[in-house]
Amino acid sequence: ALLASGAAGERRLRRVQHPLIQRLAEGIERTWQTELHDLAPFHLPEDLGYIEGKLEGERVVIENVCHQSPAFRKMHLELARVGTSQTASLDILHCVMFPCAGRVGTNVPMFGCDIVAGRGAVSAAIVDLSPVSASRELPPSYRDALQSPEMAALRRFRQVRELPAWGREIFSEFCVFIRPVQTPECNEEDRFVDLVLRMLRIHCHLAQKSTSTPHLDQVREALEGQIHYCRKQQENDKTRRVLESAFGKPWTERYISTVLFDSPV
Ligand SMILES: C=CC1=C(C)C(=O)N/C1=C\C1=NC(=C\c2[nH]c(/C=C3\NC(=O)C(CC)=C3C)c(C)c2CCC(=O)O)/C(CCC(=O)O)=C1C
Repeated sequence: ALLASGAAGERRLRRVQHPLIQRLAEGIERTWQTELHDLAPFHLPEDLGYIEGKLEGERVVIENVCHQSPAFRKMHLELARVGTSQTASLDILHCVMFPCAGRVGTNVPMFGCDIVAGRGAVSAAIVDLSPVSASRELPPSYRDALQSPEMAALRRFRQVRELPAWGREIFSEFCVFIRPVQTPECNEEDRFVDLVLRMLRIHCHLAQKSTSTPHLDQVREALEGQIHYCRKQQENDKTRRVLESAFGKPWTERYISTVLFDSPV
C-alpha cells in the first residue's frame, strides 16, 4: 500500500545502498552535472520524487531524480529499496535517458541501465545504448565509439546472462547484461561502474553534437523507436511484480506508463 509520496527535496535520504548502486548513482548524477549543458529539473507527476510503501511487511522506498536538457526530454534516475536492514532484500538502480526526438531525430539512442541486488548480492547488472531507428541500427558515431578496443575490453565479464525475448528486440549488440563476479582478485562491480560511466560520457558528448533540426520523417521514426522501446520494457514482469506487490495494480500501471516508460507523445 502506498504510504507516502512527495517531492524528494525535503528528505534527501542518503540511505546506505549497495556500494555498486551508491557509486553508480553518484557517478551518473555527477556526469550529467558536468557533461550536459543547460541541465534543468524535470517535474514528475504528483510529486513522485519520494514514494513509500509496504511489501509483505517490509518497507519499500523509491527515490526519483529527474532532469531534462536540450538533447534529452527526460533523464530519470531511480533508487528503490525493499527492506531497511543492512543487506536489504532488494536494492535497485534504474536509469533511462529519453532523447528529444524533435531536436536529435534518430541520431541519439536510448540510454538504459538497471542494477538489481538481492540481500547484498547483485544478481542483474545491465547497460545499453539502444537504437531508436527503424533499422534498429545504432548511428555510426556510436558504433565507432563503442567498438573501440578499450570499450570492447571493458565489456568482457565472466557471467553473461541471457536477455529475455522483450529485451532482444530493443537492446543493441553492445548490450552488457551480467551477474558481476566480486572476489578479492576479480572486481567486476568496479569494472561495470567504469563501463557505464564511460558509455554515459560518450553518450553525453555525441548527443550534444547532434542537436540540429532533423527532418520531420526522421523525428517521426525516432518517436516510433521510443514508443517501441517503452512498449517492450513494459513487458518486463519482474519490475511489474515488485511494484504491484508493494503498491497495487492500478498505481503500478500508472507508474510504469507515466514515470518509468512514458511514451514521448
Ligand atoms: C536497460 C535495461 C532495463 C531498464 C531501464 C529497466 O528498468 N529494466 C531493465 C532491464 C532488466 N531488468 C531485469 C530484471 C529485474 N528488474 C527487477 C525490478 C526492477 N527493475 C527496475 O528498474 C525497477 C523500478 C525501480 C524494478 C522494481 C527485478 C526484481 C529483476 C529480476 C532480477 C534478476 O533477474 O536477477 C532484467 C532481466 C529480466 C529477465 O531475466 O527476465 C532486464 C533485462
